[in-house]
Amino acid sequence: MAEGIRIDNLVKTYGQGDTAVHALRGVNMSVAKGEVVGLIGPSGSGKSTLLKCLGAVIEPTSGRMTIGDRVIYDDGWKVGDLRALRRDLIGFIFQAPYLIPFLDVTDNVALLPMLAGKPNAVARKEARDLLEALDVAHRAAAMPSQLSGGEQQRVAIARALVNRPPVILADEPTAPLDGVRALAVVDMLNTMARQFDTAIIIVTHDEKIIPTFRRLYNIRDGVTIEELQLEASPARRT
Ligand SMILES: Nc1ncnc2c1ncn2[C@@H]1O[C@H](COP(=O)(O)OP(=O)(O)OP(=O)(O)O)[C@@H](O)[C@H]1O
Repeated sequence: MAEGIRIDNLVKTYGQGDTAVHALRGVNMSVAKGEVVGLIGPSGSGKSTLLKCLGAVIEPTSGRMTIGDRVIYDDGWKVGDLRALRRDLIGFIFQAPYLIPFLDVTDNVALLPMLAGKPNAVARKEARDLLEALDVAHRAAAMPSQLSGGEQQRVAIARALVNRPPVILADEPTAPLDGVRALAVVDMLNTMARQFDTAIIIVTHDEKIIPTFRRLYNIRDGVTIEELQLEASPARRT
């Protein structure tokens, strides 16, 4: 499978000298297009730091990151406009859906393509198509406060996908959901990954969903270890 995102020997050190914290000590990771992988590890192991580096929220100290064929970081950013990088190449899903309370469901999803310059009607059509794919189109005109937690998270997934980013970073996306809804969200992310050829990384502590990943990266003290789960839950097809 073609590579979606690749990380080579990524290092992140906070601070300097005696007080330096070596949060990432040479992380290697790759996720194919259409693949969903889990990223697990104990508290303080470097998961958030890795996600923030990947999402171009903080600058790594050294190493290399590639999205598709594009080198985005090689001992320094290789793209001039990090905001455009985040908007066009990376979708974010968080633990809480963070929907905009005064926009309806359609406009919550359509906002990003509108900001990227698409005509409103085109952006809304793209939003509605995705809401359809995520089985939440019947709530398209509702306000976020009128949705259940699972529905809000599906809208957040639609929003992350709407600009068709090659990479999606999901930080504890199932934490507030019960078992059935959590598995439904993972199932949906798998379907979307395949449908849109997206590489998805899910950071999680959620014991309910960990068995569904065929491939996991376990981060310990700033270094990742790849684990294969041959017995991954077949119903979820990860
Ligand atoms: N801004 C910062 N300045 C200094 N040290 C930091 C900073 N952010 C994180 N760290 C340190 O880097 C290490 C990795 O932290 P990180 O937040 O990436 O871990 P984590 O695996 O996401 O933890 P958790 O599961 O508790 O959120 C920790 O030792 C943490 O204290």
